[in-house]
Amino acid sequence: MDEFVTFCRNVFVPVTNICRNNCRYCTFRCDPDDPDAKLMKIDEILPILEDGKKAGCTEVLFTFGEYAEEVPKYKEWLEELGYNNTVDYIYDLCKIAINTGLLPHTNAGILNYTELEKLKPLNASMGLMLETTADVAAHEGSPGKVPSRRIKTIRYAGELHIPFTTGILIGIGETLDDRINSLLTIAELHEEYGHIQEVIIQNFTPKPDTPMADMPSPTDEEMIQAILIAREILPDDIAIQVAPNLIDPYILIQCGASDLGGVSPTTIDWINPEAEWPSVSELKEMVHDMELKERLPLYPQYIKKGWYSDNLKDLINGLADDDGYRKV
Ligand SMILES: O=c1nc2n(C[C@H](O)[C@H](O)[C@H](O)CO)c3cc(O)ccc3cc-2c(=O)[nH]1
Ligand SMILES: C[C@H]1O[C@@H](n2cnc3c(N)ncnc32)[C@H](O)[C@@H]1O
Ligand code: MET
Ligand code: SF4
Repeated sequence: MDEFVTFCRNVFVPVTNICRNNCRYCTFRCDPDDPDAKLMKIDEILPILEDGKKAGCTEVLFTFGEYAEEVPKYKEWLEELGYNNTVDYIYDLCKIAINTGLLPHTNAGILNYTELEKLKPLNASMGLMLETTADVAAHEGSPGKVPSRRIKTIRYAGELHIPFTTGILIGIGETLDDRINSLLTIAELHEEYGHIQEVIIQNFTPKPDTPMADMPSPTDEEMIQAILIAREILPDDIAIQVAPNLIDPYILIQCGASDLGGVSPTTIDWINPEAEWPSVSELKEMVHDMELKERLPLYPQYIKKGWYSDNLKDLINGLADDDGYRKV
């Protein structure tokens, strides 16, 4: 067990919920004619960034449905904003975020090499959940959740030296063997490229009005087992993250989890909107006798290795202490 537990102060910006996929557990995605469907404009995003900066955040999490361009109405919305493709828009949003004083972490679903290459210089880290290497019914309507496609994106990120967050979803119809196989796959990718900073072990939480509304969440025993296996399989330099708004982290920390992910003082968790963020003082209580330490969206070892571009240099130098954690 580590002697401390980390977390990151962030703001969550759900840039678009239009998505070509249809994951059966997801309530983030919207059909284009749903009243909640959206593509956020810069005018709407800027105040969120500024509020986050004022509240002491270091990270902006930009989240997207995957390849929304495949949805015709979205193309029109994007063109109204003056863009032909999402990656160009993400690029500009990241620049604005950096000017506000926040470090971008983008999770836009699968991306190809060229797209990642364009975004790398403006992101402190990027993310994509592997979810699982198994073919599960939950992903039948989601071409972007084909395991080989996800693995490809994570591999490209490695080739490009992008500090990377990935993870697995527990309880979407995968077996114990599938969990082991997924973790072995992540470990192999890291052994090849050294870019995986953290692996999220995310417990599926059933949402009303989804095809999986009546499926159970994983049991505590399954989550404990998943963390123990992950700690066994993953190299020591990869942190294991659990979400403190979805599960009580304390026992999981005893089993090898060491990170509580991004928590936000000013925004909700748009993927799990029913699950409120604990405050930092609540996080301290949750970890009991352990020390709680604030990190940036890129882990200290990647600051030391210089895996960030000149665009982020001043910001990282201003935010990080000598050990690469958040300066106090
Ligand atoms: O608020 C959330 N943050 C999520 N995050 C954000 C994450 O906690 C932090 O952005 C990273 O730890 C970087 O600091 C994700 C990031 C990824 O790259 C991939 C998946 C997730 C999943 C979630 C999530 O469900 N809810
Ligand atoms: C950003 C990440 O959020 C996760 N995600 C999406 N829907 C749910 C849910 N119902 N429960 C838990 N995690 C979910 C997926 O793993 C996705 O990749
Ligand atoms: N749509 C992307 C994915 O599932 C980003 C997170 S889910 C809102 O990978
Ligand atoms: S989890 Fe991501 S990819 Fe799947 S439907 Fe939701 S937004 Fe789309």
